[in-house]
Amino acid sequence: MTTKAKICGLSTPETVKTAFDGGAAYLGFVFFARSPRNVEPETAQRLVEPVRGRGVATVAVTVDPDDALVDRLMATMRPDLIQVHGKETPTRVREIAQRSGVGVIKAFSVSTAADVDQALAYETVAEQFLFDARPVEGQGGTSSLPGGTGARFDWSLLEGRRFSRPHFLAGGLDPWNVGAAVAASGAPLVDVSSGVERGPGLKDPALITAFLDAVKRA
Ligand SMILES: O=C(O)c1ccccc1NCC(=O)[C@H](O)[C@H](O)COP(=O)(O)O
Repeated sequence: MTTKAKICGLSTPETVKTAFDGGAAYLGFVFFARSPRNVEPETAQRLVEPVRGRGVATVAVTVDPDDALVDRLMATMRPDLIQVHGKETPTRVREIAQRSGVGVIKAFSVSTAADVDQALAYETVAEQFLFDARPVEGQGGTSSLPGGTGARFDWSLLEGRRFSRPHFLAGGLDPWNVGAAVAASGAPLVDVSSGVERGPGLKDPALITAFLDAVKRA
């Protein structure tokens, strides 16, 4: 089985091109003011234009998005998928999917098996799941973000788990550990942000290429 990768938190034309050329299946753009990766919807629109319709899925990454943000994203960037990385209920995920007309990736913060079980309540409303490390509260820096922190969880919590939706493993992945992470978790999809950066929000083209090459070998 081929593992597919999402490069998250892109913000420049150069790194979008590197991720696309390297075979990323998903390109993620973050809309969250406190993130060092935050971009405006109009910026994301310009960034995705060169790759639109070329076989890569564009993802708008949000946290408890209100209707105004959903509408603005659909009027500008027109993502293929909306990722929700907050405390969205199944009802809210359904509303976002219906309002936007695109599929939703529901993200879950994981530190225990019970956290993974949360996904079962979303099987009829989300198109895909993303399991990320639970952020450590109150330490400032990127650790105060809901995602993109570089924190890991126990990959074996996903081992042998079957879902009716494709799922991502995320959290602390990088070019050197992604092979082991895929082997331990069995995840069909992987996601990375800070593991391909040279500083907060600064994606490194060489690390993006190295990550995608490692995924191909996984
Ligand atoms: O990346 C962010 O800054 C971010 C901010 C707010 C919500 C979600 C965010 N990222 C979501 C992602 O999908 C990240 O790729 C995922 O959390 C993994 O990040 P990392 O551990 O840095 O690889």
